[in-house]
Amino acid sequence: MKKIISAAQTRATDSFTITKEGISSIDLMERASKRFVECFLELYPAVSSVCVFAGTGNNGGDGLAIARLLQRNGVDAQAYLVKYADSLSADCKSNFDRLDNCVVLKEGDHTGVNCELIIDAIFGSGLNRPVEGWLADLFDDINRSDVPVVSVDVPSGLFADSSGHGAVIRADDTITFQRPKRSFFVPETGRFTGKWHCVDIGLNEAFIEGQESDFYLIEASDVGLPKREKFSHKGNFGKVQLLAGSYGKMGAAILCAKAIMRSGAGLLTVHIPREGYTAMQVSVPEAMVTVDEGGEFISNPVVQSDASAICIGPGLGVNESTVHGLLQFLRSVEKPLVLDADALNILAQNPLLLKELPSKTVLTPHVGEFHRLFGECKDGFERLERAQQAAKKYDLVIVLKGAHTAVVDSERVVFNNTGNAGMATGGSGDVLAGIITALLGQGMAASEAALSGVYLHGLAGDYAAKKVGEVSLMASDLLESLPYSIDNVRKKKII
Ligand SMILES: NC(=O)C1=CN([C@@H]2O[C@H](COP(=O)(O)OP(=O)(O)OC[C@H]3O[C@@H](n4cnc5c(N)ncnc54)[C@H](O)[C@@H]3O)[C@@H](O)[C@H]2O)[C@@H](O)CC1
Ligand SMILES: Nc1ncnc2c1ncn2[C@@H]1O[C@H](COP(=O)(O)OP(=O)(O)O)[C@@H](O)[C@H]1O
Ligand SMILES: [K+]
Repeated sequence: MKKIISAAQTRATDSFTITKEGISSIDLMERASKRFVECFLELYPAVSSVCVFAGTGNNGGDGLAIARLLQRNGVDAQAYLVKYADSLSADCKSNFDRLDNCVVLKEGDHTGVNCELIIDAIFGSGLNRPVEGWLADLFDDINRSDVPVVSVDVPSGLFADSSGHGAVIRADDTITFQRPKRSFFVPETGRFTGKWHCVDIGLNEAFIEGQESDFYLIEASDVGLPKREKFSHKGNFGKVQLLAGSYGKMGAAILCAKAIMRSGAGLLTVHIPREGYTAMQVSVPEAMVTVDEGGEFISNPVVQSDASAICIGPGLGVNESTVHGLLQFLRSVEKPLVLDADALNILAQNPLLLKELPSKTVLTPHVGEFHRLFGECKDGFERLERAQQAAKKYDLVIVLKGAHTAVVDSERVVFNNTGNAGMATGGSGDVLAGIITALLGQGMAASEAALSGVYLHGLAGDYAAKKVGEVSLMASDLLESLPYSIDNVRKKKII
């Protein structure tokens, strides 16, 4: 797990590395620029001409060094110094002096972009006010050019730690140094980075990990999976209960049930409305079924006394009898629990129940469900703050779903970086709820099950997207890729 630090902490890390490791800041800049170029040439191996827009700070210094290094690699790299300040930072000046033919752009100057790709090194993590005026016009020109834009460290104009911004470069790729920045994980700001890639520039890792921060990034090595011993039997892998489905939404229950079985659960019993019986038995013969007295909706959910984990919610509906039954159920349950979809909507209508939930209950809301539960938030940063408060107050694990799902518990916020936009499709969330419940049922702690589940689910999505593409990806494809995702993580073979 890697700590995500603020811009100020990054500056402190730069200074610490410079002092502790006896490397000069200009050499550190050169190293960062080299790492950028290596990553860049892997992404765009065939590129022959680029325009580099460099500012007058250290981000600009990187840009000018990058232009020089690309020229050495045979790329026709034309640098433009965007002179928003009269003087250049010392390291920017050194790199300016080392470069021939750098065009200086000032207010009022125009440039027609005539290259295959733009590198944006105008502002980095030193941005201290929103970008406006002639710089905003320049950003607009860059954003409207029809060539790819690759940003250095941060898309220019984007703050590393907060959401208010002026003009911002809209990058196709961002090659960022040492750690992704906090704003990359939040929808309002993360949309500017395109795909981000993090390169190691050799900043002092121990210093970074020693900084105060609640934010982390999950890595493959953090994913825990229960061991399958040679003489193990199904009783060793948990008894999971799933309460799900209603007329017209049995698919959610089936997807979730399949995900539970695919994630290693020993035994699964699903509790569903009577009319879903045949569909469930035919689709998931591995699962045992108990039928509710309600034909189209669950009205009498009963806790399975020997269950090791329970999931309730996928496709449940919000019929009055279901609401009544669920409230009774939640008041009596004392098991490791995952609440998803309509269970969250019902909970939102009855918020007093939040403090009666078993400790470490896992809630898996998407943004809409989160707002219903805990109130509207002005942006993703406020949402994370609210999630942290709720996780602490009610002792919950909140899986706030999105492009970078955040697993929030009373101690930290852990972001996920697997998955893709192909997963924005009905049923993906049901699969996630199933994976987390299966891991919980096999004895994993709630936060660990949530983290591992989110990572494996996203990785399954990435494998599925390679096979069928993001557009065609359906939730069933996640179920087909899940075995490879689990197996590769187990064998430490992430591809
Ligand atoms: N040793 C280091 O410090 C390293 C820094 N690196 C690079 O340095 C960058 C940070 O450099 P800096 O701290 O110089 O910051 P920037 O290069 O982002 O520039 C900040 C400068 O822009 C001005 N400014 C900020 N917002 C403005 C606005 N809206 N309009 C006009 N002017 C504005 C500031 O007053 C300051 O002079 C990182 O993003 C990274 O690219 C890398 O070279 C790695 C090593
Ligand atoms: N743009 C995206 N990038 C990565 N993952 C995504 C994206 N959009 C959605 N997902 C993932 O897909 C799942 C969608 O869940 P949810 O909205 O509950 O869907 P449903 O209710 O249809 O099952 C979540 O795990 C979410 O993180
Ligand atoms: K930049």
